[in-house]
Amino acid sequence: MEAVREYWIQISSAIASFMFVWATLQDLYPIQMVRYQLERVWCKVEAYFDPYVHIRFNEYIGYRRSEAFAAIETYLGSKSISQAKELKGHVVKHTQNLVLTMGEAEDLREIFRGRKLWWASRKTKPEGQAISFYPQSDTARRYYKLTFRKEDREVVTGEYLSYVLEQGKAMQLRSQQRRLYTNNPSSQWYDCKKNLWSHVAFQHPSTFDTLAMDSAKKAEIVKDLTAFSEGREYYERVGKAWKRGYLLHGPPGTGKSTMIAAIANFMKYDIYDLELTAVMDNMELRKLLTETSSKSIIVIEDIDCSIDLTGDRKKKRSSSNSATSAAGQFLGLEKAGSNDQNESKVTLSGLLNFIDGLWSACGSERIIIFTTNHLDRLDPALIRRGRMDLHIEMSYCTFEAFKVLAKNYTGLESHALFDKIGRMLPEVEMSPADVAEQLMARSKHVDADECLGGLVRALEAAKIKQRAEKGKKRREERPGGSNRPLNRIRNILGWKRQKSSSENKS
Ligand SMILES: Nc1ncnc2c1ncn2[C@@H]1O[C@H](COP(=O)(O)OP(=O)(O)OP(=O)(O)O)[C@@H](O)[C@H]1O
Repeated sequence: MEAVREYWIQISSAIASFMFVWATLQDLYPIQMVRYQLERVWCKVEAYFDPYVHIRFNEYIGYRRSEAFAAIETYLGSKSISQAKELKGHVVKHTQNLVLTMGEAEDLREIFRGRKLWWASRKTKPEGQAISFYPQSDTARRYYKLTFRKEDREVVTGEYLSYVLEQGKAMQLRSQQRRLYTNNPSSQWYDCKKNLWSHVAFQHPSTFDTLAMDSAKKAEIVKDLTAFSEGREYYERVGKAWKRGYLLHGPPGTGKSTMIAAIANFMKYDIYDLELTAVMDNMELRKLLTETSSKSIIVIEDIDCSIDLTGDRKKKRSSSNSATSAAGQFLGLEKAGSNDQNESKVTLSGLLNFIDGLWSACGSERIIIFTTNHLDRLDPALIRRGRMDLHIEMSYCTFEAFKVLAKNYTGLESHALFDKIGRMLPEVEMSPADVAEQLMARSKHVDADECLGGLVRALEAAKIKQRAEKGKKRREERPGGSNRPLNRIRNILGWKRQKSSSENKS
């Protein structure tokens, strides 16, 4: 009996000592801490023996949806069509495109350059939520886990992941509604907490098929665009930033804006319509540039009206002796605000940096387009080949362009008046916009004869007007001009003589 009592006393004192040590340990090391340390050690041991590497891509970083996750989701969606048992589908806003993504407990195997990789789509359990039979709460976060062998680490992190992100983003662009951006005046960035760019959905029906211009020129542009979009390796090899510059020039209404829309639709790019007069200085221009996305077109319309090229040239000349300002110009560090005026101070050098300075290389696959109605007003430095790689002249309406417009607006591919129009067009400067205006009459239920007859009359009227204007200009350009009374009389007589002889001829 005594022995049993002794035994119980020993057990009780052992338990008491254990409880005391346990309580002291808990004070020093809370139980969560101990568990955490044990888990860390376990992870290290496991990682040491595990032949695989795992990379996890969470859906959210803080409260922001991760761009990488979205691109991977799109990429895996396209791959999982043939492998996954469960897929999720949704239709993209404003488009009829159906996008499929991988289900939430799916696995997918992929082979890249002979290496095996495994993707898993999973959801985390919401913190502190008990396991229940109810659908998971919205706080559960999705993630993708990529698993590969340790020896493939370099290929996967170096090549494979950038390939996946690039492919995913390209697929997103193809399925997404594209956007037309415009820059907000800088005063609004801070005052109204606005972004640098505002956007609307870009929906323009123009394509290269509906664009009225010489077919050889069109084919050349399409070829150039295709080579550009497939030129990633080429640009890497020659060490050039992956971008291209187009200069569209020609009289008003010849289709420069229409061409930009056709390019955007062909390439499936977003458009950034940059209003230079709303940009305060070169610094802001650079900020705007860095906020544009890849696979986009940056447009500056009427470039000759947007920047004071003459003032800039003067400024450049005065600062050309300073070594620091020259280096600053090259690096885009020149501070346009250094002169005393307060209006928009974007300078030619700022613009040149925008096109091909160091900052222009951030982001890739970008097309920069300038348009102008006055090619002769542009500084040669701005449009030299290499900066503006392709100069595209948009001309007055030719017969070939007319046939495209006739098909677009009237559905006609031939008509008795086509020959007459074909003979008249080379003699008259009429823009495709004016020709289109005449052909629009067809939409008002005017018949084809009347519609094309209207165009013929408009061409005749334009021919007479242009001839009169040319005659007037010629007279004004003669020595002495038309101001001196004798010259004026001579001009009138000369004109009458010309007129009567041309009438006799006709
Ligand atoms: N080459 C063309 N092909 C098809 N449509 C054209 C063409 N040129 C003009 N148009 C028609 O005329 C309208 C005006 O053309 P657009 O705005 O593209 O000309 P623009 O050269 O950009 O003019 P501006 O220099 O005045 O801005 C377009 O909406 C389009 O319908």
